Amino acid sequence: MSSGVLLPGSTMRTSVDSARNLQLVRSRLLKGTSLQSTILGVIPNTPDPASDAQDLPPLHRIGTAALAVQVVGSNWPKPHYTLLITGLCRFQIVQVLKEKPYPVAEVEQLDRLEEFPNTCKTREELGELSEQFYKYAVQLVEMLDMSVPAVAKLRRLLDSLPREALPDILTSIIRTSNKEKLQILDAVSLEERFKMTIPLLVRQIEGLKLLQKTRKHKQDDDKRVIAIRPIRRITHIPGALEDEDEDEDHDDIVMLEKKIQTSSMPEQAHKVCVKEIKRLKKMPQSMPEYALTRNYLELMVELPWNKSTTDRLDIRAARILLDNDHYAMEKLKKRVLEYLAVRQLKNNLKGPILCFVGPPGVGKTSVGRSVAKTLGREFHRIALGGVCDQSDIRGHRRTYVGSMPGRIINGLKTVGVNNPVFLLDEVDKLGKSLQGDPAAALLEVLDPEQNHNFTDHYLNVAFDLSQVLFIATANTTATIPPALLDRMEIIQVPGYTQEEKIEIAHRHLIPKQLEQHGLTPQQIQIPQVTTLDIITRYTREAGVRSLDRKLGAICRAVAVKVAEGQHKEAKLDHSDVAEGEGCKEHILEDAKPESINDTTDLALPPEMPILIDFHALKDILGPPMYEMEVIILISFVDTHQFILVVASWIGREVEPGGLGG
Ligand SMILES: Nc1ncnc2c1ncn2[C@@H]1O[C@H](COP(=O)(O)OP(=O)(O)OP(=O)(O)O)[C@@H](O)[C@H]1O
Repeated sequence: MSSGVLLPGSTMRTSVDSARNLQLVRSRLLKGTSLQSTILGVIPNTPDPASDAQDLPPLHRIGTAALAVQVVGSNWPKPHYTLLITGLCRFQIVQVLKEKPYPVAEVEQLDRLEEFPNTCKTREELGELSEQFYKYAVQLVEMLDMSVPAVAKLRRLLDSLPREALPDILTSIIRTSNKEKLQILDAVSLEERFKMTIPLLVRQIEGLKLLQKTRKHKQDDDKRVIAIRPIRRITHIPGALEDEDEDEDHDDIVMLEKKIQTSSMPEQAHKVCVKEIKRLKKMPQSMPEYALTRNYLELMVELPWNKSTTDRLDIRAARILLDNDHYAMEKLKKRVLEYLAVRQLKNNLKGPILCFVGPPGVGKTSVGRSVAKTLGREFHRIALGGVCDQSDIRGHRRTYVGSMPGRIINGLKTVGVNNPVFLLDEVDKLGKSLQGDPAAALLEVLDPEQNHNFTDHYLNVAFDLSQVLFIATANTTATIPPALLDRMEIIQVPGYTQEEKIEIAHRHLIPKQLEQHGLTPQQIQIPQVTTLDIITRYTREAGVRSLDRKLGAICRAVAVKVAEGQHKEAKLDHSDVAEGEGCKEHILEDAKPESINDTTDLALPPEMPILIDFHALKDILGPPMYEMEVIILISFVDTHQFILVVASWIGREVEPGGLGG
């Protein structure tokens, strides 16, 4: 046999696949009446690649006579037999009788187990050796787990078997190399065999001792960690940080589980959460998926599945509120009131989605906010400008690294109710990319027939959006995808006339700016004519956003002067400017103590409003836009003299270097 060494008293499984051995098995083992009728000679050999497979390889001098206990044949991957063989005793080859079809040899039995061989020096000496061997053998077996039946049986065998059989049996059981086994096989003298196997037993015992020692250390360490934990919790020593984190995490998970149980989420979502929390509990915290699952569950319990505000819809109140908040925009306000009236009568939301289309700053967003206010609903603005990935709307799948829910679900989480007013701002600026068409995702959101079952990829369960009131805004309908346009009712919001802008400024923008800057109407006076100056000379827009910004800049400048307490109260009239007299003492010039005295002498009220006139405007906002236009015109004319004339007319210095430009 080419692998392993069979020793007397032991059993091993060996595979037979050489032509010679196959022949032997077929003609002797499989044809005989019983397996026991054939005694095999098992001789270890190391295959020699140089020798011809046809020739009998050089045989080891000593072998083991054996009985086949079981023979199993198979044709895959090639024909072979697997024999279960038990070693009986040693033999040595006297003479090979024939080699084919299988080798037959004349052998001499070497082990005579019934009596001590003559080779031993004295019976006593062997008795001592065998006693020593027996002690080591017992020590070794008792170090093993006696609850294992095979170990218990081995322990019994140590007492019941003749001592002479033990070296072979134990050598085949303990961890030994084939070379060591071969040496034991060759040790025909019993004394030699005892002497050779004792070191093997000792080695095994030492190995086991070492193993047990390391195991014990580990167990002690574990026990110490368990013992230390409660102490750490009480004393709060710095090293306890990690453990406390773990405990806190555990508490959080328990809290999360409670929240899931008490949450009013739909059954399907509840099932998913229960499944996920079970997974979370089994997961080690170091796993990246742990944080992902936890974030997911936290979002699930936070979402307003069933939480909503009660609508308080009163058309008359709505009209007053809209009128109070917005000047002009009659058409838009009328349509919004109609929409709200229908909602009041019909009490459902399956109406059209309103889309306000108009230039920037005409109050589209602000009307949306007013609608939410009239209904007593939460308001949330979703800016869609530049969105070109559909996962912005519908979220990423959780398998995606850094996955997040989409803007709709995020918005719901922010407002904390399921019936807010969502303002989809700038639907005309939606983009398209390889990551999908966000407009297509919006279609599902806006379709009243589908949106009660809206599934965000991150949540992976349906959320009912049917209670959400969507209002869209756009600057133009030209770039709104047709399918989306089809789902919305377009309401045009035109730009304002100058008169409307003046009214808006005085009714809404100036009071708002004053409030924002902590000013009172007593501290600043902006005549309508100045507002007209701002509109005509400083802004060029259909809406009022720029006008609002300029008013903000004026309020900031006045706030500084008021805070410094340096303003000089003096009433200046726009008519002065118009007449070209200018103002001798500019209101925003540095204050001179005497001028304050002058004021007192004039018996003016101690708090005079700072008047914003054209000159004050120039100081705060810089030159009006038309001045710049004149300069551009001049650059075409390219007359040096003309530039100087115009520059002096508008009261500005001319930089020599700037003339060419
Ligand atoms: N008719 C109005 N009455 C009162 N305030 C107005 C009116 N129109 C616009 N405003 C004010 O102008 C500012 C800008 O308006 P808003 O942001 O609503 O413009 P918008 O049309 O939504 O612009 P965009 O298209 O750039 O989003 C807001 O402060 C708003 O209150």
